Amino acid sequence: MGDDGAVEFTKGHGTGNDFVILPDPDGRLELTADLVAALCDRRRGLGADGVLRVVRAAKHPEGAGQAGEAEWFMDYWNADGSFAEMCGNGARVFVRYLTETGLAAPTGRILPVATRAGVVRARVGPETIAVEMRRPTLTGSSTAVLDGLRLTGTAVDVGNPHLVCALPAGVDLAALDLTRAPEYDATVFPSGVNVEFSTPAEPVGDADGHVLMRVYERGSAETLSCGTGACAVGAVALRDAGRDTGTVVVDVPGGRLTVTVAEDSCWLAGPAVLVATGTLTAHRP
Ligand SMILES: N[C@@H](CCC[C@H](N)C(=O)O)C(=O)O
Repeated sequence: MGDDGAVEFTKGHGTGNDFVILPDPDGRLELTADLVAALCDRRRGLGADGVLRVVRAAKHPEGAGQAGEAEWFMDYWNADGSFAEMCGNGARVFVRYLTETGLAAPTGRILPVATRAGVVRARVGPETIAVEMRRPTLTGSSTAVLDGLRLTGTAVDVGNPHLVCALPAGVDLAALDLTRAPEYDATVFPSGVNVEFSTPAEPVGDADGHVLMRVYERGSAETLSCGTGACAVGAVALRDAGRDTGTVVVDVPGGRLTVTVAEDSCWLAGPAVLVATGTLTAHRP
């Protein structure tokens, strides 16, 4: 935020999962749920799946404890103004912003970022940014109902909650109507859940798996991509193949993500792009 109160923004995306990025190094911006929802409105605002506030970890109450490990805190908000613990594509776009603007330079090509789900580490390439997050934990099974179709899925914790529903034979992923939220079991997911729908695809390269995925995100509705969702889908695909670790290519409507599940972590890789910069003229809701 400038001394005159003007708020600058950058718009960016990772495989079509798009974000309004608000630089606020010293944590002076009064970001509210209403302002986030107004910015993310695709008719009356800038339009986005979420907001990434770029704030020094030391200057944010939820980042201060991580300030010794990471200079910057990713303050992520969903499009409806709710918070989420983690956003995989957001982290990749956040790092693109830090490096393009010169706010941070990777040391030995690795850049740590503080998030509500702890510190993640990014590896920066010219097109691809890979981020190392926690290893997904498969916590049990639950069900979702979409358009009268009851699907059994696997609950996965990637820092934020996911329900991965592999589609039964004969159900076409592309034909699912995701204009309305799937129903889920609120006793299993009291804080809501991101629901992924997946189907296997032809082998690609030397990857251990290849799946197609669509997602209905908590707080943002259907998006073109979800990084943590891809990690959840990758972990379930590996489990179903009898593997504990490996690499899964996850194709989403917005492009291709590569998920590598290791013993203790999970790497999410894909493109991250900044597309525009400007100044908010009506930022008071
Ligand atoms: N699109 C994100 C996930 C954003 C948060 C999610 N909607 C939630 O509420 O948990 C990603 O790339 O991981």
